[in-house]
Amino acid sequence: MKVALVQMDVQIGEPEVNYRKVERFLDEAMAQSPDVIIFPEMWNTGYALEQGDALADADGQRTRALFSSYAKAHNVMIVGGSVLYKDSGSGDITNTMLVFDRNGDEVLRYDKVHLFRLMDEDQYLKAGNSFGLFDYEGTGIGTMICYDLRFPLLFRKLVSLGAKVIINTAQWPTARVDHWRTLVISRAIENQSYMIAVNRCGTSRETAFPGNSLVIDPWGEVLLEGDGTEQVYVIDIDLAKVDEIRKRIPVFDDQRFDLY
Ligand SMILES: NC(=O)CCC(=O)C(=O)O
Repeated sequence: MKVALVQMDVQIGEPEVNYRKVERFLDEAMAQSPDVIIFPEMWNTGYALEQGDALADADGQRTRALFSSYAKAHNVMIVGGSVLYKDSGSGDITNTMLVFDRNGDEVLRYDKVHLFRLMDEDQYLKAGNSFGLFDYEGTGIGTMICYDLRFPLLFRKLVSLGAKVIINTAQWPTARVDHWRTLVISRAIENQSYMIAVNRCGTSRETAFPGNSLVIDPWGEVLLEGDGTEQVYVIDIDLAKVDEIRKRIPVFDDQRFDLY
């Protein structure tokens, strides 16, 4: 599976700028013929949560139109990072990931389930109540958004439902980049799964973001580590490696569900 990670800066409160940039990055990624293109968290507005009512994508229409038509026209899967999304019926605002298959069909909507208080998500957003999991040509791919990384039971659940690759899309600040790196690598090892973690770079309202996107194999090897600049990283991953590692050390068979 050839994956393109779009590590981009985000202009806070400027959806026009960000949608134009994402269109450019789709073409830049597509030039390397990936199977899947992945974006970071909340790329349409950044953390302009207090302007969510005005700026959030109403019913995801703009994001859906862009990604669905691009996926179909270019025969590529798109994991749309996440966008600030407004349900115009209820007025609820969510941090929402939309995933499209090669036909342009939407195969997943995932609303971030753990809201991050340090960035005021709990004050403005409604948490989701379901898992992020979709199928890529017979392989389960689990998805999550940024802070979800700190919840190991969510990973276990996704793996128990068939995930062999887990994608995390993020706006994880530089201040805690050591946690980011350590947790992404640990989650790959403990869940014997590929971890593909796409973080934004740049600075918004004095918060710096390191980029430092990562691809880790199910043995914990760092296959790709981004720098702090805007880049499209493309990498081919061997999905068969997951079964090999799970056979070598069968932690899921050895787990004592009777005890804990
Ligand atoms: N956008 C987020 O969820 C940030 C999570 C984060 O920074 C953390 O330390 O956790």
